[in-house]
Amino acid sequence: MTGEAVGQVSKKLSQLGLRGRDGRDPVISGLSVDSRTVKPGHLFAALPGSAMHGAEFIPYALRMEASAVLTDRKGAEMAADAFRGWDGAVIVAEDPRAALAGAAALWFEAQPEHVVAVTGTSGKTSVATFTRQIWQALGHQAISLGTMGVEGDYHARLAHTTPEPVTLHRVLSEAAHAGVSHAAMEASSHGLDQRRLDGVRVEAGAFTNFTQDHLDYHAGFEEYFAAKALLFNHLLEDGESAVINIDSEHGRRMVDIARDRGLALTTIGQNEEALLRILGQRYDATGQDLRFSVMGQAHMVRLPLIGGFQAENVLAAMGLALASGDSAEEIIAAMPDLRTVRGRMQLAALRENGAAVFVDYAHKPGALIAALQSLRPHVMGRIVVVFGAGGDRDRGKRPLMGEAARRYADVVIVTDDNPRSEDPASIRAAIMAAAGPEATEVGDRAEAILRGVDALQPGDALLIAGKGHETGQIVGQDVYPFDDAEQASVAVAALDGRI
Ligand SMILES: CC(=O)N[C@H]1[C@@H](OP(=O)(O)OP(=O)(O)OC[C@H]2O[C@@H](n3ccc(=O)[nH]c3=O)[C@H](O)[C@@H]2O)O[C@H](CO)[C@@H](O)[C@@H]1O[C@H](C)C(=O)N[C@@H](C)C(=O)N[C@H](CCC(=O)O)C(=O)O
Ligand SMILES: Nc1ncnc2c1ncn2[C@@H]1O[C@H](COP(=O)(O)OP(=O)(O)OP(=O)(O)O)[C@@H](O)[C@H]1O
Ligand SMILES: N[C@H](CCC[C@H](N)C(=O)O)C(=O)O
Repeated sequence: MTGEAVGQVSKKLSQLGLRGRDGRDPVISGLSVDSRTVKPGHLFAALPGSAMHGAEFIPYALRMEASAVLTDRKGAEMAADAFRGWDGAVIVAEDPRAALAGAAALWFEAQPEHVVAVTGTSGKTSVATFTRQIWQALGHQAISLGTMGVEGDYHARLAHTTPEPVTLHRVLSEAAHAGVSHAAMEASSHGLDQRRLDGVRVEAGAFTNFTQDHLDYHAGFEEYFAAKALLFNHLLEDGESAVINIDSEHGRRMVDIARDRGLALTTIGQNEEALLRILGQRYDATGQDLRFSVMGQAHMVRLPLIGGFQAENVLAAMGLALASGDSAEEIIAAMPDLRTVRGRMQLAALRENGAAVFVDYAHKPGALIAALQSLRPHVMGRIVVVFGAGGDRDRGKRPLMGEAARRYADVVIVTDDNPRSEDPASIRAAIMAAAGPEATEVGDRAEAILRGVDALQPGDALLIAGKGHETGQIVGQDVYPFDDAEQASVAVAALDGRI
């Protein structure tokens, strides 16, 4: 960090009304949102959290020689004793999360020239990845950023779908310095609610759909929706672009929000008013043919993707690529080369009798319904499903997922999916209560997969849902190596006599 840049950060913080409360300008050597990462000269953001207030760690941050602390009024009061006699700067902000994001944007400065963001309950990773694949096919240096980490022309691991602002702005800046011009990122509801994306210069936002998830975090459906709406009414500025799936009532509500905000709208979906409109889909064992229209003009493409909803994701990606300045013709030419995200309706194994095994990341009711319903037209026989529900997560999802499996699959096997600190048997019981009398409970996930594969007759398909790309099973504090796709291959090989 140069002296000039330090000055800029200090100046901007003071412009935001964030001057040290005793008039001192903070001179900063880095930013930390966690006391454990504070180094001499850092600004430590002591944020109010769900479990505790970060201000509890201010004394530790001062011992680590932080030169400034950004917090709220309560945090400043909590740390009053620690600040006495300390010669650093205390910055008190009404919304310290937003202030931290603004500071991180200034600190790291560089961002790819084109940044777009996707929100919605399901489809964020797929849309961000398809957008990045389209850009790369068109010759741009591009990344996608979210649950899978940073992928494309720059790679990094991420702990969150939408990282906290210090990590996010660092990664965007590193990617820009590495020559990346285009970035498609996921905007999770937690990320939007906690202002993690503030300061990112987003030129277009997409909304996919809205079903139940994260009600352990958001107070209710309205609050969850309001968090997603922040992409359109808070992050995007006048005249920028919104790409919205209008097949649901929530999508149409989002259109009103985007209109009020003065955004340029691209609507997508089956709805006849959609600018990018799905006209028809024909499915087979390896993918689908999609007929769609772009502002009234019809096109046909072959998509090597399983699942009807993938067409919505592809059109959302198209809307974002259009908003970033690419031509419809070139985008359409790139579509047949799109590849599914790992663990999203991924063909993991084939039995000798032709039955297919798919691995999918549906870990919430809406996604499970979409995955099962959309698999149906690709499958001539029965659909077998193996799934569970995560521990320490929204408990309301469990019976809904059981009900979804009962309604949309032919054979249901309930198993474990990251029980974390909870009793796995009680999670399974909550699902089983709604999964119907025919459902089978098999706690051990490898055995459940083996049983699912064993049940497959010619023309059947197995959907292993919930873990997608994950490579571990979290039980208590331990993470055991576990990969659904790998287990599927092992089970097929064992049952077909290849091992
Ligand atoms: C519920 C939630 O989102 N929590 C996030 C939030 O933590 P919090 O404020 O509630 O944390 P807290 O534990 O109460 O601690 C308060 C503060 O003290 C600080 N602290 C804490 C301990 C310490 O020793 N020193 C210290 O400074 C923490 O950094 C925090 O700022 O702010 C922290 C810092 O920005 C995040 O790391 C943390 O993410 C936690 C780990 C998390 O798991 N979040 C998940 C649920 C999440 O964000 N998921 C979304 C969505 C995924 C999806 O769509 O499925 C995502 O974008 O990944
Ligand atoms: N457009 C869609 N409509 C409904 N369900 C979808 C859609 N796209 C994906 N899904 C389902 O959701 C799962 C997760 O997809 P994806 O990772 O793209 O979404 P996400 O929003 O990033 O999810 P998460 O928040 O869980 O990371 C898929 O495996 C599939 O089951
Ligand atoms: N980002 C999501 C992923 C859930 C995946 C599922 N396998 C589970 O553990 O519930 C979460 O942490 O809630």
